[in-house]
Amino acid sequence: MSAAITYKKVSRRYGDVIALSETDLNIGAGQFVALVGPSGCGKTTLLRLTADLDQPSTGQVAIGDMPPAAARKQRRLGLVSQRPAVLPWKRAIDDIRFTQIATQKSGIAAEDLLRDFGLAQHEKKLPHHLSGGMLQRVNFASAIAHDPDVLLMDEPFSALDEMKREELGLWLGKVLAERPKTVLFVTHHVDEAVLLADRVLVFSASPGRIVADIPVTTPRPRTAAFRTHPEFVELTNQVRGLLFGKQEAHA
Ligand SMILES: Nc1ncnc2c1ncn2[C@@H]1O[C@H](COP(=O)(O)OP(=O)(O)OP(=O)(O)O)[C@@H](O)[C@H]1O
Repeated sequence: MSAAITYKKVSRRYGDVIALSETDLNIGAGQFVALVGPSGCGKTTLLRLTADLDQPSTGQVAIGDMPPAAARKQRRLGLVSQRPAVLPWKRAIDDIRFTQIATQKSGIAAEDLLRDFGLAQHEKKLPHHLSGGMLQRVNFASAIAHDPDVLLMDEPFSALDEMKREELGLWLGKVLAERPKTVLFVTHHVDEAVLLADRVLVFSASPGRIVADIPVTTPRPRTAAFRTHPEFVELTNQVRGLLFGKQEAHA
């Protein structure tokens, strides 16, 4: 399942800081939207407002036809952060079961998730016996164990090295093709954003705002070969141009 997200005149101020200027935005059900921009431009703020972890200074956010608080209460949201939120004393399978129990929604069988996520041989392992990539897979499996409509991901691969990051990104694309969700994905990596998303929102800081909304039309899920596709080359240059200026974009 997936749900549309709408933002109507949404803004967030902290004292004198405009973390997010007035924003109108519609995200279609099942869309994968990447959020890129310099530090402090409001990406996490937008995620937090969507997750009901913060309230807008003006305007309204809606997940489908309900406000974020109701969507959160009904367990329609899944959150994935930078650092795996796994519990150190729990085996991988317990962590996913725990999430299902905690959310009181059986969703998908833990064993099926572990199998689909390539974790079947590791289900008895404790977190300190799993690699960073494996941990992030458990983290992700836990986030979707209750079958949410919306996945909010804040730099989920930032703790991983370049190779693992790409491998996990492509894997995420495949998983989402089988279990469609509406995704907001914050990243500092331009390549990752274009590789994974249907749409890249480019932010600018002081005040935080969206300066470009760039569609990526090649169908998902994509493979590593997409990196040599003219659309990938053109869009990564376009996003880099917006973020860093034209010179660096072609460096
Ligand atoms: N709770 C808060 N109190 C005061 N200022 C805040 C708070 N949360 C965010 N800000 C400010 O709002 C602005 C936007 O922050 P936000 O975390 O959304 O940026 P970001 O784009 O996610 O940055 P990064 O890429 O570094 O994570 C920043 O100037 C930040 O300092």
